[in-house]
Formats: sequence, C-alpha cells, structure tokens
Amino acid sequence: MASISQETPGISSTSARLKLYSFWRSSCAWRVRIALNLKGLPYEYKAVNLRQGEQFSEEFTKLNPIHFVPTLVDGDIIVADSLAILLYLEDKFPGHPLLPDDLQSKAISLQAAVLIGSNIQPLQNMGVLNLIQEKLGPKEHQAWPKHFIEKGFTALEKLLKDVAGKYSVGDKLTLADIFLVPQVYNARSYNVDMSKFPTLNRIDQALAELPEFQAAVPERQPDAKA
Ligand SMILES: N[C@@H](CCC(=O)N[C@@H](CS)C(=O)NCC(=O)O)C(=O)O
Repeated sequence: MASISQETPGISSTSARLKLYSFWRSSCAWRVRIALNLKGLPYEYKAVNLRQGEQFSEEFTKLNPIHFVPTLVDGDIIVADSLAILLYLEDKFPGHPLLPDDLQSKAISLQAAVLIGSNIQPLQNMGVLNLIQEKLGPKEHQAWPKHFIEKGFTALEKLLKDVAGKYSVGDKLTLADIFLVPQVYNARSYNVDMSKFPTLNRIDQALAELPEFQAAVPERQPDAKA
C-alpha cells in the first residue's frame, strides 16, 4: 500500500494526522475525499489497489475486516465505512457542517445519502459485479448496475426535485451532494441517460464547479490508473 500526502489548498499536510485508505476509482472513498476537502483537513493518502487485491492484505484486514475502502485512521481511532467516517468527521470537526440544522432538511439529506449508499452502490460494488460476471456473463455485468442506478435515481429525483436549491437540499452543501457526485460519475460509466434525471444532473453540474469537489475526482488522485 502506497502512502502519499494530500494537500488541501492553504493547509500544509506535512503534519497530517488523518490517514485515508482510498482507491482512486472508489466512489465510497471519493465521498470522504470531498468531505475532507470541504472541511479543509489535510490527510495522508494511503492507496489500496483494489484491482490488485490489496484490500485482502494482512495490514488492511486489521483495519477493516470486510476488506472495503474507505477507512480513516485518526491516531488510535479507526473508522471504516464512508457514512460512519463522515459522521465522525462531522462530530470532531464541526466547522463547514455537512448536515443542516433544520430537522427536515437534515432528514432529507441523510435519506438521499443512504439511498445511494445502501440502495444503489452496494449493488454495483466490484466484488458483486465480479461474481455476476462469473455466474451470469459480461452482458449482465453491465445491465445489472444500470438497472439499479436507474431505479435508485428515479426515487432520488422525486425526493430532491422540490427541495433542491443550488444544491441537493437548498443552497447549502450537505451529505446528499457528497454522495451524489461519485454516483453520477458511475452512472455515466454505465451509460445511464442523465437527461432522465434533470434535477440530479443540474446539481451534479453545479457541484463540478467547486474546487473541493474538483480536487476529489478519481483522475486527480495520486494512485490514478495505477
Ligand atoms: N458501505 C461501505 C461500502 C464500501 C465499499 O463498497 N467499498 C468498495 C469501493 S467503493 C470496495 O472497497 N470494494 C472492494 C471489493 O468489492 O472487493 C462504505 O460506504 O464505505
């Protein structure tokens, strides 16, 4: 596993205490990269090459026995799972909040994040798709994720269309935005027609303008195309 310091604009990362175990192409790790950038937290980037099976190494298994990235290490504290990490960061570093105070907006932000994190992404995870390819063939390997992304996005579009402002829930950034961007990227890679989801498409385009989101994209990570 390779280790690289990640600069946040304006903050020196030489003394970064946070370590993020990530893979450039992982949508779940991407969520955490966005949050760290938004909160202005420097971190050490620990690359785990999922395509070479580094998630099964002894070193990584000690950190996360289910063999998934992301995993965050903050001194003696190890947090695995993107939502758990984001809520941990929110508690420990409340500046630049990722959840609104208003209870209804907060509930919708969490609902949107969980819709993606529980009802879309797990059905198109690498291990799942490898198994589908093995059992059902390469055609299903493409059709399966597309089906579940479209089903999830249909619900998400309905959830957000009347509450979206500049971003997913009003005009402030929330967890919903952090989960949305990597999932739209994956949707495009499975040829999902995003014009069927105009609210999601518009928000994704607005978020693409923000430097904290730009710095988190897969292609800009130290292990990109490793
Ligand atoms: N619920 C977990 C899911 C983590 C997850 O599925 N990670 C993927 C990358 S996005 C992974 O590590 N896959 C490796 C594998 O399938 O072997 C989270 O949100 O962090």
